[in-house]
Amino acid sequence: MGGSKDKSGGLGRALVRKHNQMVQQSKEKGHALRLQQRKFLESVTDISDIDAVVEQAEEAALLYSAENPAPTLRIDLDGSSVTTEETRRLQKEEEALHASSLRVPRRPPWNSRMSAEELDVNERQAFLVWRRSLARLEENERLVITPFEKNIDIWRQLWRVLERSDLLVMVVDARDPLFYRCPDLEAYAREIDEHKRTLLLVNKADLLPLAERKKWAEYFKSNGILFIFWSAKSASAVLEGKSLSKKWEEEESAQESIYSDIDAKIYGRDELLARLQTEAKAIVSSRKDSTEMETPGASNSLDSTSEPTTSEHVVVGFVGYPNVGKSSTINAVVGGKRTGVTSTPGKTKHFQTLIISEELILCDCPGLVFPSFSSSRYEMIASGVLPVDRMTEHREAVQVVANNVPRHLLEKIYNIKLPKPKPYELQSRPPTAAELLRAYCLSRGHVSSSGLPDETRAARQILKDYIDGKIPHFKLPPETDVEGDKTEKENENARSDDESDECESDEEEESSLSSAAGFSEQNLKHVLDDLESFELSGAVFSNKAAAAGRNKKVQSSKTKNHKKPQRKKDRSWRVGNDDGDGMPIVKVFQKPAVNWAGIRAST
Ligand SMILES: Nc1nc2c(ncn2[C@@H]2O[C@H](COP(=O)(O)OP(=O)(O)OP(=O)(O)O)[C@@H](O)[C@H]2O)c(=O)[nH]1
Repeated sequence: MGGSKDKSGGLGRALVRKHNQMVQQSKEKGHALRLQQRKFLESVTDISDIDAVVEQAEEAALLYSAENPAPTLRIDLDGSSVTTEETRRLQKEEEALHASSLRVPRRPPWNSRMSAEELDVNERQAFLVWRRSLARLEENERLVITPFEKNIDIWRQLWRVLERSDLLVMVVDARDPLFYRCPDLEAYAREIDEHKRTLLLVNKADLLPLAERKKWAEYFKSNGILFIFWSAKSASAVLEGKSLSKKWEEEESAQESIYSDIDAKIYGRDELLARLQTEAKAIVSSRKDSTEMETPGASNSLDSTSEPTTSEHVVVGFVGYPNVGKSSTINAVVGGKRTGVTSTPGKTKHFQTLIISEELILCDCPGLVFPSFSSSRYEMIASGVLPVDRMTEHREAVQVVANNVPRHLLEKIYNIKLPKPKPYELQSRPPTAAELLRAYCLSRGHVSSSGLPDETRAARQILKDYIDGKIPHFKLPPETDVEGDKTEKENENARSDDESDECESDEEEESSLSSAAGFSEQNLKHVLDDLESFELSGAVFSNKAAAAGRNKKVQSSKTKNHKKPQRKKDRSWRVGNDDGDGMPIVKVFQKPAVNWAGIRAST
């Protein structure tokens, strides 16, 4: 008995040991997986740290070989003096010539019988070919490709969203919609399935005055672009029952009466949902019709990569550059906080599937920086696409702000005095970044430890204000001439009718919501509040001021380290495996937040 007890005890212990071992192993596995996932979902647009340098070097070894040598750096030693305009003209010509080569990477054909490894190898191979083609383009000395997403796993997220979606919603920033539009992505969606369509969701429309929305609406219509003006910010405010500024409400009602029949109006949440559903349904039914007409097996050649919807629901995928407001839009549409929103680009890492109703599913894709010729790295920082906090060339990025915003407006917003151009300079020239940064530091007493103006701190704040809309700016459609003049004129107009705004909601909400007419009192309020905390505003920069600035810095350093608490993401997700294609997906189930009967009745 005793022996058997010993034996069973031994067995029991062995079982417990085995169990513990398994637990430990699965913990390690899970940890490794988490590490792996964390690693591959980091957006890579630049080489900013040592790990990335090593990784890039490993990748470069794959990218370049004897057959595909690395581009050589060419130095112009003959001293030929080509003017800047001439260089720019030649560059533009070259860009137009190679525009079709600047493509979004395509997912190689696949089917459900392929193993995860096979799929992985194929995708990596195709991605490498794509990277090589872009590297070859960069050999052309007249072409500059701005930073773009180089992490295959982020592109994989996009591929899956594209395949799943019936309707693709490309979210763009209303202040410069074409900067954020990627026509090749629209073409790719049609390659996957000719019935897929793309809708341009022109978000942050609260930052674009009504008259400009009208111009853009005409441009989109004349170019056959499906679009909607939208403001995730104002939609969420309405949802939360927050009072908007008087000005915003007046603007809205003016819009209702003047533009009720045209497309310049900003959609409400229910209208947006209804429109998305209608568009997606039209796609599904046209696909159904054509499938019925086609003989089996005669469908398009890329069927292996496509998963058209066969069930009752339609899928709408949200794609776009980082920071354009995809997550804010989803949150506003779903009616609650489902995805994290910050002003730092690249927050969304995994695509998320949100079941809105039995009929409508939304997919939120991580933001992607598409390859482009047209913009500089600095424009990308100023557009919020590349993170401000990682920027090193702050003067170049601030120059974008100085070039796009009228001098007097900058002076008014920040209550600063910018130095006038010298008599021998063009009087209409914009302020230089150095002038703007120094004037800003001077007014606020921002001094670095070396005793010089703290330009980095000033640059970060100015760029954040520019991205958040506190410094008004916007582009007009290409056909509209004298862009700068118009912007200035509009800002001028906006200023003149900028009357006392009454805001009942909290301060932070106010400042961004009430900027519907380009530049508003709220923009000024933010800056004035900021100014109030500095006794030095407008003072002549002196050692005293610098010392005062330093003291302030010391005094405020305690409170400065207090980070604004980050809102927690909703974690009611269900994580599972994708349909055998090796990718984890996150699903969020959400009770319908809208009165569907009401929507159906109104459509
Ligand atoms: N004024 C204004 N700001 C907005 C609007 N929508 C979003 N924003 C702001 O834009 C910033 C980025 O919003 P997100 O929703 O995180 O953008 P995203 O496209 O999901 O960003 P990624 O996660 O990087 O892909 C946040 O600071 C938002 O508050 C809008 O309609 N109007």
